[in-house]
Amino acid sequence: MQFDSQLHRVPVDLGEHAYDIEVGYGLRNQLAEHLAPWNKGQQWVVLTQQAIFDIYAPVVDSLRAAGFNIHPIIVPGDESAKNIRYAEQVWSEMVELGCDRSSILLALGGGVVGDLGGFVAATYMRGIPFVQIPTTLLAMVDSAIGGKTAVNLAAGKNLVGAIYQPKAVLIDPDFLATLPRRNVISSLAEAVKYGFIRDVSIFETFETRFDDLVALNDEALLSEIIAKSCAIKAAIVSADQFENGERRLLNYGHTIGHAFETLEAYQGLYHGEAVLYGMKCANFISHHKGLLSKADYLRAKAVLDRFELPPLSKMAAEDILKVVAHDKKYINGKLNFIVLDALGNGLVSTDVTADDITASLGEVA
Ligand SMILES: NC(=O)c1ccc[n+]([C@@H]2O[C@H](COP(=O)([O-])OP(=O)(O)OC[C@H]3O[C@@H](n4cnc5c(N)ncnc54)[C@H](O)[C@@H]3O)[C@@H](O)[C@H]2O)c1
Ligand SMILES: O=C(O)C(=O)C[C@@H](O)[C@H](O)[C@H](O)COP(=O)(O)O
Ligand SMILES: [Zn+2]
Repeated sequence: MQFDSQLHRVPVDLGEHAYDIEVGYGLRNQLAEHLAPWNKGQQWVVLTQQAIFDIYAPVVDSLRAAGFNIHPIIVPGDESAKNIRYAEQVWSEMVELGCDRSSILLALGGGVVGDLGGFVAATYMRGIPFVQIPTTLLAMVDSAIGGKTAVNLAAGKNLVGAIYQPKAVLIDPDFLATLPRRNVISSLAEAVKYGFIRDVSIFETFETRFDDLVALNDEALLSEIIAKSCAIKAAIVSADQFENGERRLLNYGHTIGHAFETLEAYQGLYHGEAVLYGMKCANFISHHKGLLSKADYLRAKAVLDRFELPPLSKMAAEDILKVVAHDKKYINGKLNFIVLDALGNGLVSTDVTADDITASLGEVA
């Protein structure tokens, strides 16, 4: 599946909050056309980071030239931006710019900009429209879709936020040409996740084409991975927007992965890297509890071991368990933990114990 100049459209079917994910190479050069129906002369804000703006300022200039009243707002280039302090800073800058309830926020960046931007949009004057324009592969396959918006607390990831859907997700894979390799690897974590929990063909692609995926040098392969990922995320979110059931599967690898990120004060591992470590633990637990066969566990391990990961800091099991206890999937005293019973099939278990988690840490020591 290749997009070429053709636009590929994936609907996210959410009734009055429905929107489309549009994917097309070069789409960033046609933003004015895509956004024109919403342009009524109001103030627009582009939330982004300096490293992105340094390269892609012409995208904003082209919107200005097309008659958009548009203002960039820059936040820090790392996870520290997902903090209520920066939300407040952005709200205040928007007031100064004269943004009102008709203003529209464009989140131009990766998951950090998208999560913070969505949260600001959800809350500014009780909610203004926003559009996701993802520039990392992680954001294209996962974070830009589905409306999870959030900031972090010292006690845990994404503990404050809202489910607030964008008006559109506009994906231009050409943005990936400037993405640093470490972020490509981290991003692929969320794509291989779909292979583990839902579609074994994605897992098999990682088995056979790992180096090409990391190199991003095969347009057809990249198009296929983006299209399949968007379709899975759109289907899961459409069926369970508020995460009462199958959306929990998207948290595979996250329960322990988020604890690693938190204990590194969001300054060590990238999100995808932490999730990759978390997947290793989740697969150990799946096998240890008799759900995942030895053969599947070993196939999974072979793929996960190919990802280059920075070393994990030494962390005490009891500290990890304390962070896990604040996880949003800890409901009514029960942890909803995502396990696998086969490659391509995730399920929610409420039987995973503190001892299971502690035992799994041997996998990543
Ligand atoms: N809302 C969700 O459903 C969801 C899903 C997955 C992850 N997330 C969140 O996403 C965040 C991680 O996002 P990420 O991996 O996209 O990282 P990121 O947003 O931190 O971006 C990575 C770095 O790359 C830079 N960058 C982005 N695009 C670039 C480009 N095209 N060229 C050059 N540099 C570029 C950014 O400025 C940043 O420094 C985490 O906070 C995670 O919790 C949210
Ligand atoms: O969209 C979802 O649902 C996900 O869980 C996607 C995850 O990749 C993402 O990291 C999400 O932010 C984690 O959700 P949380 O509810 O555990 O904060
Ligand atoms: Zn994630």
